[in-house]
Amino acid sequence: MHSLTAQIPELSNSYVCMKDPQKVQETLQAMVKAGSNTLQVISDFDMTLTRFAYNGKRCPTCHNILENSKVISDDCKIKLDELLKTYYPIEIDASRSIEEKLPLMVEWWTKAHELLVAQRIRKDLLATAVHESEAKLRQGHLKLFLDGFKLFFDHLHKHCIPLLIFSAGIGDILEEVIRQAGVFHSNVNVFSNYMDFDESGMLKAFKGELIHIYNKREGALLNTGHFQELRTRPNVLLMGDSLGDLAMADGVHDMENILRIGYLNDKVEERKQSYLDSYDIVLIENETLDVPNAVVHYLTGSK
Ligand SMILES: Nc1ccn([C@@H]2O[C@H](COP(=O)(O)O)[C@@H](O)[C@H]2O)c(=O)n1
Repeated sequence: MHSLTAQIPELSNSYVCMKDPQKVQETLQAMVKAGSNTLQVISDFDMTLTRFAYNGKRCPTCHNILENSKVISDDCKIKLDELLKTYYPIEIDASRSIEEKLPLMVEWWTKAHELLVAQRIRKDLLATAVHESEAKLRQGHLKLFLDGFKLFFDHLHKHCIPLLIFSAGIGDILEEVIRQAGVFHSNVNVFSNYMDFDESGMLKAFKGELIHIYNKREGALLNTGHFQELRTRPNVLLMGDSLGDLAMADGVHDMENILRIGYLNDKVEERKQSYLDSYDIVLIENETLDVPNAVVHYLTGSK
């Protein structure tokens, strides 16, 4: 443990928990030895790259950004909020199994997307909806511009490390958030739920297979081309906030090492043990990207 925190001091922060620090150290050493040209990063978006809360108030997910915006009628907002109040407690309920939650999550996403489609949302209004929203990418503890998300995205770009953002949110909104933040670099790919617009620019459906939090394995296996292109990068840094995010790397070819960093944002006591059993590093109620940034810097041999 001592030499691990000497190498990455951020891992000694009180919000960092590891079930097996020795394994974390061995994995990191193997990944450094293999070199950053064998590394790929796979990250969830909502509540992983974005903040969970700010000044005591929940931050919006991709869905919430749209739902809270002017493009949605008041009546529809009430219905979407009722869905959130019904299904989010199920999403984070530690007493239910994933098998039990899965059909209910499909129900949530399906009902919400049907309501959104009925709003006939205009594509050209999405940028304003994001601009006027309270979306917040995670910063560092110093809250400097070159801290947190900017450092994370820019550093991966500078070192030509592919970043796959794998989200059960809404791809069009997610892309707009990172574009407006100036970090939608050429090394970033996104798997998500994308909106389908008609020729007049009105939302008519969602494209392809639905991605919800518990079917990311299927989503990964549908995108074999992406992982085939990255077959020379068998070392993975995975970042998520739900147990469903662990499946995001299931499409990686001949994986050699994986380091999983998990944000535990809500229902901490009930879920802590299952996160410790599944993620190598668990960050408890922490809103920064300090640990992922420190790990990425360590893996790229940067100070
Ligand atoms: N109608 C909905 C459906 C889902 N959510 C939240 O979005 C999150 C999924 O996105 P990831 O980037 O984390 O994969 C999920 O945690 C749901 O809570 C929502 O807000 N509204």
